[in-house]
Amino acid sequence: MSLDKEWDASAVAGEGLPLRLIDLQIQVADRVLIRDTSLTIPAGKITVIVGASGAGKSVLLRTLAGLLRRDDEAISWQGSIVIGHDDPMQNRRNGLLTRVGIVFQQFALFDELSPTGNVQFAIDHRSDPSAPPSQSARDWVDELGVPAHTSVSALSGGQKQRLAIARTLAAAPDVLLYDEPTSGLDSASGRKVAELIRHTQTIHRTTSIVVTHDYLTLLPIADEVLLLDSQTSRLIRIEQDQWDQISTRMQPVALADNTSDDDPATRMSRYTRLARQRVDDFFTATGSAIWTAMALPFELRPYFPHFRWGMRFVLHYLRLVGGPSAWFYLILAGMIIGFTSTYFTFEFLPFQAYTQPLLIDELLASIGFALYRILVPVLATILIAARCGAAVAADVGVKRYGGQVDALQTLGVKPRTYLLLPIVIAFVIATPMLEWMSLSAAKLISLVTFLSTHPNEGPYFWQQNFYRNLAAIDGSLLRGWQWVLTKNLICGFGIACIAYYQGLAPKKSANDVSGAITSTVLWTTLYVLIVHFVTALIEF
Ligand SMILES: Nc1ncnc2c1ncn2[C@@H]1O[C@H](COP(=O)(O)OP(=O)(O)OP(=O)(O)O)[C@@H](O)[C@H]1O
Repeated sequence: MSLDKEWDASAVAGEGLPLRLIDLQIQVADRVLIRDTSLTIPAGKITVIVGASGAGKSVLLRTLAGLLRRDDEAISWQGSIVIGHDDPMQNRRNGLLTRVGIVFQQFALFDELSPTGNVQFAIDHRSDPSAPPSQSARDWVDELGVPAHTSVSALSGGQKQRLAIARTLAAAPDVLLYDEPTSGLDSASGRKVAELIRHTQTIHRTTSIVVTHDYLTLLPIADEVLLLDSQTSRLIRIEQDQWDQISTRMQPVALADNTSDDDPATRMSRYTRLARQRVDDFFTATGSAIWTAMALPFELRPYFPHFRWGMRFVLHYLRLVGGPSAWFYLILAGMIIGFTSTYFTFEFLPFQAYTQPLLIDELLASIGFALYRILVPVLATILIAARCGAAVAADVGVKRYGGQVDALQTLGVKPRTYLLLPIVIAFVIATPMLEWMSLSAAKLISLVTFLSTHPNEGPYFWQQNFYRNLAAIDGSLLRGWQWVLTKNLICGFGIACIAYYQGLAPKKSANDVSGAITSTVLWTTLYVLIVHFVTALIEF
């Protein structure tokens, strides 16, 4: 059947939207996974795409879901993917705001939200916000049989999968993709999942594409079958009378010819290439983080698609960055620096008996100045960089690795609106607050130390001299507060950006998450030191 005829047949069906591939080609590095493929996936039906392990089914699905850029270094694609009409203007005129939803193999649920919260998030970000939602979040979880009051992490694998389907459907996608929905399930559970897919498709009539190598479980619910042929790298439609030949036509993917490790020269060149790749990756991730951080003020608008969800993310990151465990660190650091600066200044004064009476007020004034303008700001921001930067990089890194960032994107949400903006807001609020706590602790311990080492002097003496170099002329804020606040905010903003971009960089394994945390600690502390060094040159 010609493409146009297929298209007409789909349009006549009038249910869901067809998806059309035109000259689609996908390659991973030098290997072509899909070559010049043009076909139409019919509207309102279940199309099962089968293929051997490693043939490229998941990469195809991610391409269809709009999760892969055309010119990505690792995976690139050419051609067009059209949902509904060819002409996007025509789509818009017909009120079509196309959306592809995906039920991820690892579910990619938002762990910090309840099951109903996950679905409500999808409803609030549905493809057409002007149309009323088809049903409430509670109705969705009830329909799919998910316990509403159990936390997401405590749900069983099957319940998580049903919740993932409910969340995806609640966003009213035009095309619904399932990535290996039966992987890791026994045959009875696999059959149940297949029935669930058929059941939801019968009720909601969404165009559904199921990608699997478990064709035996999923063929019974298929309306159409496409084979991703690893020999020819083409998607081939298999007519129903040939479905029994699938097992013979599904050829295993030919493994790349690995050159023997025995040759030391080859081994060496591979190690060199790997090492160079690692160094490249490191500087690319860091360089792009710095570059994007510089461009950020121009891109970042204080805009949340939904204020309520935006505030929820802000509170989440405020707890992470400025919560009680951070208070403990910063207060302890303030106490240590307040004690050491006061105690050792007087303890190691040469010719104490003579010099101390002459210098005591000057020394106290210097301690006050140094603590307020330099020591506490440097120490506090380094600790914030290491502790809070690492916490945020871990949070975003896990969201990236666990697929939640992809889930946000398929729900039409740019990660920077619900992740980056809240992270920046959290750091801009929490960094001055934490530094103030650290300074308060330093001052208190300095006073206590001074009183215990100089019992003849009272707190009034300490106070008068400690603030002598800092007293503002009009008696309001301490002198130089603008510098302290400026350094503090520049540090907070930069730490937020570095942690976010390190966390957001692609993650193939848990190792990559820990790599992002380490890089964040390294780069944020270096960044903070540079900020203090540069501002000190200007400030003093
Ligand atoms: N991000 C990536 N970077 C580099 N190569 C990748 C990436 N993702 C996938 N690949 C490669 O693309 C090929 C196809 O992978 P894909 O995961 O799509 O296979 P699949 O058909 O889904 O296999 P399975 O059924 O085992 O999940 C594999 O060789 C894989 O190593």
